Amino acid sequence: MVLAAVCQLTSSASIPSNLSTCLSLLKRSASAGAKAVFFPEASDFISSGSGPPGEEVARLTRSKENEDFVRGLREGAKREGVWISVGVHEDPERPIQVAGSSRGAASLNEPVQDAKRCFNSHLIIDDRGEVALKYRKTHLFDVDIVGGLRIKESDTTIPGSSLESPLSTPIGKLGALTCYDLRFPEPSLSLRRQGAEILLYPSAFTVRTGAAHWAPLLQARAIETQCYVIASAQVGVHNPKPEGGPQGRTSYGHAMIIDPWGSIVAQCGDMQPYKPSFALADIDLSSMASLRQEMPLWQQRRSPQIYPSI
Ligand SMILES: O=C(O)CNC(=O)[C@H](CS)NC(=O)CCC(=O)C(=O)O
Repeated sequence: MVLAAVCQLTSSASIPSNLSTCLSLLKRSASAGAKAVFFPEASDFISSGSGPPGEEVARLTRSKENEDFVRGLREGAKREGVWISVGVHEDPERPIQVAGSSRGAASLNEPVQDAKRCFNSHLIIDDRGEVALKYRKTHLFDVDIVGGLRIKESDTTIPGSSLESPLSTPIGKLGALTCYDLRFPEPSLSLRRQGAEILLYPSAFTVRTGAAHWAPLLQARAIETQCYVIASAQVGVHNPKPEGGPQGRTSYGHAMIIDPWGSIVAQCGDMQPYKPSFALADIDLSSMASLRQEMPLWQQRRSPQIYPSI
């Protein structure tokens, strides 16, 4: 059994302050015994929405502070001797370098010409501080709900074009996805078929969709893949506006770890005012192996005879 820590925090447009929040959570969760620590999507920053659309995201993505953010977490992983998963904005023209030549790293390390947009990237950093995996979010959050939510992530973000095969770590084989990917069962089934034991969904869910869909979707992914699911989350108001001004962007929180039976085995709190927090759970791969034997979903699939295999 190995302990994992799932984190919940409120990133703002200040990258240095987000880094110090993450490093403090890292230190506290490592002293509590965590061997791997999971930070949410866009831990580096959530833009304030000021200025011309997209300009702030483009600028912060390419800033020196943003390079320092990844470097700071790499140093932290090494110092504490733990693995880290974290979501960041990646500059396509100066891609974050993945160590090692296997795992399709060569093409992910090549620059892509685009002076405006970013990749929404999920990094897994090993306990020596190397970037061992980089997954670029493939499903972008483009929605226009009548009378409510209107977000077009693809205005600022280039979609990734591949899944990364699961990565062996001391807590298990990690399958990397991000946030809105949760709504699509196909990538989780594909990663499970490739050997994943733990699916990761670093997220920044909206409050309305989170209240209705977050926990049921995470539990469904855990139950149908018979994997652990670790879902770190942004929470609360990201860049509070002065009294009376328009409300800034807000996230749902409820960071959690779900076991392969679908039980929520750790969850960050929902008490306000929100403070950065983490919750711990044991990852028990031997019980997971028994469950997979007792209920052998992967031998019982009727693909490709009556539906396509994934
Ligand atoms: O770009 C950033 O700064 C951080 N990225 C996000 O917050 C992304 C894209 S806007 N959020 C989601 O995918 C929410 C999905 C969601 O809420 C749902 O599926 O219901």
